[in-house]
Amino acid sequence: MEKQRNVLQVNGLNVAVKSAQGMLPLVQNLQFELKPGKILGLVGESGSGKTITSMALLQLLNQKTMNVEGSIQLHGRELNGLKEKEMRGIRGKDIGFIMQNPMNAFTPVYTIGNQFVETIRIHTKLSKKQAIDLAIASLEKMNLQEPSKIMKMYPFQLSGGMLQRVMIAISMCLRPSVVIADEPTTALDVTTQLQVLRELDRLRTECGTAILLISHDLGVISELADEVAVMQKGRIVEKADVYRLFDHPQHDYTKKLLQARPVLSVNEELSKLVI
Ligand SMILES: Nc1ncnc2c1ncn2[C@@H]1O[C@H](COP(=O)(O)OP(=O)(O)OP(=O)(O)O)[C@@H](O)[C@H]1O
Repeated sequence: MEKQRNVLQVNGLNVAVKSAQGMLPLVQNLQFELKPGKILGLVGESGSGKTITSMALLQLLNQKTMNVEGSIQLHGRELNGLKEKEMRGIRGKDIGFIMQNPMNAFTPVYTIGNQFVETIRIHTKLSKKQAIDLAIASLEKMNLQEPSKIMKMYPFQLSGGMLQRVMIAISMCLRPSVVIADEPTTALDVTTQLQVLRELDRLRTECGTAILLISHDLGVISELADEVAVMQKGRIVEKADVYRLFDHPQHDYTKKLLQARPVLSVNEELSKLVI
């Protein structure tokens, strides 16, 4: 019963990379699920396997050098082993993703409008005019002023924060059932961070999107996540409801992570300023 309600169900996920010493495990035996309208926070120190996990879910790892085993079910449909052509239909439409560095997500030689409209039209039967209208409406929802002007601009003409919001607008406009957000605020200045996080929160509430939020900022995780999974050396060592995890961490590694965090995170400080 509970399983049916999960948007994404991951079981026994293993990722290994080819090396001179043979296959080297990067991620081992992961099991987690994403529920509609809920945020699962994925935390862990640098190199613990968070990005590899998100890339494995999106089937974006290089198949020649990496081996992905296990089950990744989206609404009960197995993604692991799907052909690239089928995955292309799923990425962006059913699973949106927001990457660490927004500049890398755009092609420098095309305008924002071009890239936005093309993404919409690849996945829908909308006319060009309808796609432009949808793109503009989505940019407006991200609190971006003068969206028609932004559509005509090139990526380098926008600040990192604006580009990040454009990327979120693109990833959310087709109302995907899952969004994978890998350090969505890392590249942003403090003022834009909270705005972007609020938008993510608003959109999951409005669209019922299930979100995997990867962040090293425990302040961000404590504010947004419903559940938290802690990764260490490629394994999930603890997974719990956000309150339980922060108040009663069980695993020594989780305790260390919590002890190492600054007393006030950037976002908590910012919340105070905003109030
Ligand atoms: N293409 C690759 N080939 C070989 N090893 C890789 C590759 N990409 C990542 N790794 C290794 O996999 C491990 C997990 O990396 P990953 O990027 O997932 O960590 P992370 O938790 O996302 O770290 P960060 O918080 O710094 O982004 C690391 O040991 C990393 O060196």
